[in-house]
Amino acid sequence: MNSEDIDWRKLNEDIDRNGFARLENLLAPEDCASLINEFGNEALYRRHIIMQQHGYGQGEYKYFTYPLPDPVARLREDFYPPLAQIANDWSERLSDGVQYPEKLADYTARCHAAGQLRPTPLILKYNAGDYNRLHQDLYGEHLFPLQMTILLSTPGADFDGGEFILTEQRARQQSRARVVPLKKGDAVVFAVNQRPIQGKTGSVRVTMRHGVSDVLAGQRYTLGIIFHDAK
Ligand SMILES: O=C(O)CCC(=O)C(=O)O
Ligand SMILES: [Fe+2]
Repeated sequence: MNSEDIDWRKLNEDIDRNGFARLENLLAPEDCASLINEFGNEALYRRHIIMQQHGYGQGEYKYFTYPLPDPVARLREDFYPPLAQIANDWSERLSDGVQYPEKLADYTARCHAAGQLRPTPLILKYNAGDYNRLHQDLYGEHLFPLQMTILLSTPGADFDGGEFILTEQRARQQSRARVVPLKKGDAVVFAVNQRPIQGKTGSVRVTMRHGVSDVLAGQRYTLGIIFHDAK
């Protein structure tokens, strides 16, 4: 599926209401399979992280190197412009004073000029017993406020458990947790850090975090598309 086939009005509504939106069948099964098959192809990656060595949870992930392979590059380029419109709306509502350019190339140039040179899209692999602690993918001063994660494996067949979790924290309230049910090839688009919600007298900030519950059996792979580069 391409970004033109997406109901952007519904996606905007979902993100505005919940801080996330689900997109079904974003990646074809062949694309999911080839990304998984290339997990061992070291030429594609710049860095391999063992999560338990950093206190991130348990599991592993690899950051892609430039040039990003297809469909990673395509997803990042296609989704940036419509998401930049949401990012600009949020920036205005929260008086952040940041204007996101229309095109990914211009935003990437901005990251690079600030020393955020390294690509952040990544592939994650979880075995039985693995999990991902609640976190935010912040990599420097420049922060694009939305990101997406795509499930590459089939729940119930390739793995059990391993649910995508989002939490939302509002001022003076306890956190709310949500499970986002995904099928193979589905994506979730969500807030990286903070998003505006309508309060009584204007927009207020809520803080989001994401993670993955314990994988109970099998293997679970995901593709993460983050739009800002890393220092
Ligand atoms: O494996 C997942 O579902 C979460 C991946 C993640 O943390 C990310 O894409 O940034
Ligand atoms: Fe993440």
